[in-house]
Amino acid sequence: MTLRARDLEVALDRTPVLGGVSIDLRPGEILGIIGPNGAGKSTLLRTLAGLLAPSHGEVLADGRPLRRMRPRERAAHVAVVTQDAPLMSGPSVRDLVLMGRYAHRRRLAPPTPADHRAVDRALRDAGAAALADRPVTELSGGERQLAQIGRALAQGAAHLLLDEPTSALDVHHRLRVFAVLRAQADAGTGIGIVLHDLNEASRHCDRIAVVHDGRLRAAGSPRDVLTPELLAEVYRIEARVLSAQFGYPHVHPLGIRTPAAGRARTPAKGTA
Ligand SMILES: Nc1ncnc2c1ncn2[C@@H]1O[C@H](COP(=O)(O)OP(=O)(O)OP(=O)(O)O)[C@@H](O)[C@H]1O
Repeated sequence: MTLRARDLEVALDRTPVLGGVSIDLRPGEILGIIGPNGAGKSTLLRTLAGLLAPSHGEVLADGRPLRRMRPRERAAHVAVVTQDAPLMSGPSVRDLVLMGRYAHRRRLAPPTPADHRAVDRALRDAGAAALADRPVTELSGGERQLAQIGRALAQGAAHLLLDEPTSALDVHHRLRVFAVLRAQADAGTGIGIVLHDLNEASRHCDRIAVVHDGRLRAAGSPRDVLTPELLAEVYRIEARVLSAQFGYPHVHPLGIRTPAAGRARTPAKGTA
């Protein structure tokens, strides 16, 4: 099942934010979405998830417009972790993860043993098992991310869309989350993930889509996309890309390019 975005145009408060974006999220792949601040990555992810309505174009899941599906049906196609998921006071992490089972449950019916098993597995996979009985409002930023990832995993949707899901995580939990995402992809899930860390994208993603000024600037393998030329154009940095010793293109930023000179300027030691 492919999630297919066709010629998307999206405006927020009447401001055009995305234009002419077409991209497929294929089963079994991890697609990284990168680009500078304000480029439109979150807007693209939210549109792919059916949370935002494009003013032109459409998102098709299994060949059918996602926006026309009922919430329960959409939830079987797409699970999403946004950056600003609201937290209700009261529920525990286990309750939050159980919400991910919405699409599988009959209305008002109590959770089944299968729901509880799925919740336990999702808590474990997300590295959130020890948090299960904690109120979500008392969690640290990283713990909240783990809980939200658990909720999305419990949903068991065909596509998983995540917006900077590891931004507050330590290196252990980052590696763990990427290992779980890889296992999910190997089982056939299509995974789209917004990332700022170019080396994380390079190492863990099969393809990378580069969003720049509301347009899809490039999409392809990390090797094809993460070139010094493209990084210079999109991020206005000078970078070296090393491959041999890492097994994936490793981006080493050297400095920023100043508009006037177009040359790298390495910040002096001791400055931010
Ligand atoms: N409600 C809104 N009304 C108008 N413009 C908005 C609104 N929300 C976001 N934008 C603008 O849309 C553009 C794209 O925002 P988006 O959050 O998709 O960027 P992003 O690539 O995810 O950025 P970041 O890396 O900083 O999270 C930005 O210029 C942002 O200022």
